[in-house]
Amino acid sequence: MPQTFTYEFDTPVYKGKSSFPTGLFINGQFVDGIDGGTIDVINPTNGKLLTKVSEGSSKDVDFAVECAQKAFDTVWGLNCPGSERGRLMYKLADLLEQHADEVAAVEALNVGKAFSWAKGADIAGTISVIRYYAGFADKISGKTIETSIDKISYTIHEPLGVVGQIVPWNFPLMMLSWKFGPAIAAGNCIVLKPSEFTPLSALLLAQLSVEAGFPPGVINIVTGYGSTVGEAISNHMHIEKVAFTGSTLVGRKIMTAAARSNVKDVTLELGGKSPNIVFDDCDIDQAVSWAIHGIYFNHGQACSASSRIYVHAKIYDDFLNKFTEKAKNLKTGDPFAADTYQGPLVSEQQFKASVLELVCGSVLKHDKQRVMGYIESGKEAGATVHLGGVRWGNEGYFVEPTIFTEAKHDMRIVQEEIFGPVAIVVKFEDDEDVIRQANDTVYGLAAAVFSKNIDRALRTAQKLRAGSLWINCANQVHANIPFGGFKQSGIGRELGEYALEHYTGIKAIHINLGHKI
Ligand SMILES: NC(=O)C1=CN([C@@H]2O[C@H](COP(=O)(O)OP(=O)(O)OC[C@H]3O[C@@H](n4cnc5c(N)ncnc54)[C@H](O)[C@@H]3O)[C@@H](O)[C@H]2O)C=CC1
Ligand code: BAL
Repeated sequence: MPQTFTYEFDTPVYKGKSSFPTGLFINGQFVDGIDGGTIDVINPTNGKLLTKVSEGSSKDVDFAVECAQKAFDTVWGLNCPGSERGRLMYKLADLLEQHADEVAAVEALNVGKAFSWAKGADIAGTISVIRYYAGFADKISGKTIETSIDKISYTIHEPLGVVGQIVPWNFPLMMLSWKFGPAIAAGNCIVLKPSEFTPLSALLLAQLSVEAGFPPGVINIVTGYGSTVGEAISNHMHIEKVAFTGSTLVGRKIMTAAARSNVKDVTLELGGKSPNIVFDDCDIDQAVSWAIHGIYFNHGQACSASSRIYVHAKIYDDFLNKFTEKAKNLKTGDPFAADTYQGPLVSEQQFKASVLELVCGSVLKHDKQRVMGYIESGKEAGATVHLGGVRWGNEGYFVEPTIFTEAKHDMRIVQEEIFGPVAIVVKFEDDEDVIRQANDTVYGLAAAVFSKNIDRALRTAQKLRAGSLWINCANQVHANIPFGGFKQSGIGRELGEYALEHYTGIKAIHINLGHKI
C-alpha cells in the first residue's frame, strides 16, 4: 500500500491541509511500484526531505499502458462521446478551482515558487487550459472532400490510442495540462511521467480525477526517473505518441527512441535563449517592467525566458539603471511570505556549478553547466557582474537576481540556456545587426520587441526566427495561442487548436458511388 503525504500549511498566505497518496496512479488506483523503490522529494527552500514517492520502472509503464489500452478499447476513445469527455474535464477543472489554494500550496512547496505566482499563474493557467480543451472535446471533426461525381470522400480525426507524456519540473501542473488537455479531449488515454523532482501536484490531480469520475485507465501517472520510466515510455511499442518538455539533450534521446521503437509521433518543447530587443523609441518604463518579467518570472526557470536583452545605445544607460533598480527590489525568500517574488531554484542539481551527464549509466558524456556554473563561466570569460551573481542565504537553492553586462556574443552565457535568474544586457546600435545577433543561436523559441513604431516592431518581428513573438510584452502564454519552437527549440505546437493535430490521426474514407473497373 502506498504511503500518504499529509502536510499542514500554517503560512501567512495559506492555512490548510493537503493529503494524498504517493504511489503510482494506474487504472484509477494508487499502487506501489512493482520493484518497490521510492524517490526522495526535497523541499528546495531548505534542502530537507519533504516526502518519498513510489519509484516506477519499465514494468509499471507496461502495466499502465495495458490498462490505458483497455480503457481506450472499452470506455474511452471512440467509445465515449466527446460531450462526456468534455463534461469530465470541466468537472476536473472545477475541482481544481475549488482546491486552488491547496494545489498552489503544494506546487509552491515542491517547486519553491512563490505561492502567489503558483496560484495566479500555474494553477489558474492549468484550469483555463483544461477548460479550453474541454470545449473542443465534442468539436473535433474531419471534413468532406470533393473529388468526382461518383465518389464521396471524408475524413475522420480519430484519437491515437495510448499516448506518453513526459513533464518537467519548472511548471509541473501547467506543463501537465498542456499535454493532458488536448490528449484527453481528443479521446486518448495517457501514461504520464512527472519530473522526479516535482511529482506532488500530479498526484494531487490524480486524486481529484477520481472524484471527477474519469474511468479507470484513462489517466495514468507513473512517477520515476527519466532513465527508467521516461525511456520506457519513449521506447514503448504500444505508445503511439510521446510529448516531451525538457532539455534539448533529452529531446534528442526521445526522438531516437521513438524512431528505434515503433516510429511513434513526437512533439518536443525544448530549450530557448530568447532575445528581447528594446529600441530607442519604446515606452522605456514599460519595456523595463516587461523585461523584468521576461527574465525573472519563475526565477528564470522558463524555456521562454527573455534571457538576452538587447538595448539600443541611445537609451542603454537609462534602461540599465531602471532595470537594475527593479531587479534589486525583487524580494527573494520564503515562497509563502506575502511579498516574495522569487523563491529558490528547484533543486540542488539546477543550483550547482555543474552536473556530470552520464550515458548508459557509466560513460561520462559531458560536464553540463547549471546556474551557478554559468555565472562562474560568465565571470571567467570576462563579462561584468552588474548585479547579484551569488547565492542568496545559507540554505536551500536561492540565487540572487543577476545581471551581466559587457558580454561577448560567443560567450556561453550568451549562447546557452542558463535557466536561472540571470539577465544578459547587451548594447546595440544597428537594427539589422541586432536582428542578426538575436537569430544567431541554436534556439528559436520566443522573442520580444519593444518599440512604439509599429512598422519597425513588425519588420523586426518578421525577421526574428521564433515560435512566439511578443511585441511590447514578454513571456506571455495563453491557452488559445500555440506555443513551441523553431530550430532546436522543438517540434510541434502545444496550446491552441494546433495542439489537437498532434493527438489525432486522420482517416480518409472513399465511398464509391458507381465507378466500375
Ligand atoms: N523546455 C523547458 O521548459 C525545460 C527545459 N529544461 C532545460 O533542461 C535543463 C536540464 O534540466 P533537467 O531537469 O535535467 O531536464 P531533463 O530534460 O532531464 O528533464 C525533463 C523531464 O525529462 C525526463 N527525462 C530525463 N531523461 C530522460 C530520458 N532519457 N528519457 C525520457 N525522459 C527523460 C525527466 O525525468 C523529466 O521528467 C535545464 O537547465 C533547462 O535548460 C528543463 C526543464 C524544462
Ligand atoms: N515550457 C513552457 C513554458 C516555459 O517554460 O516558458
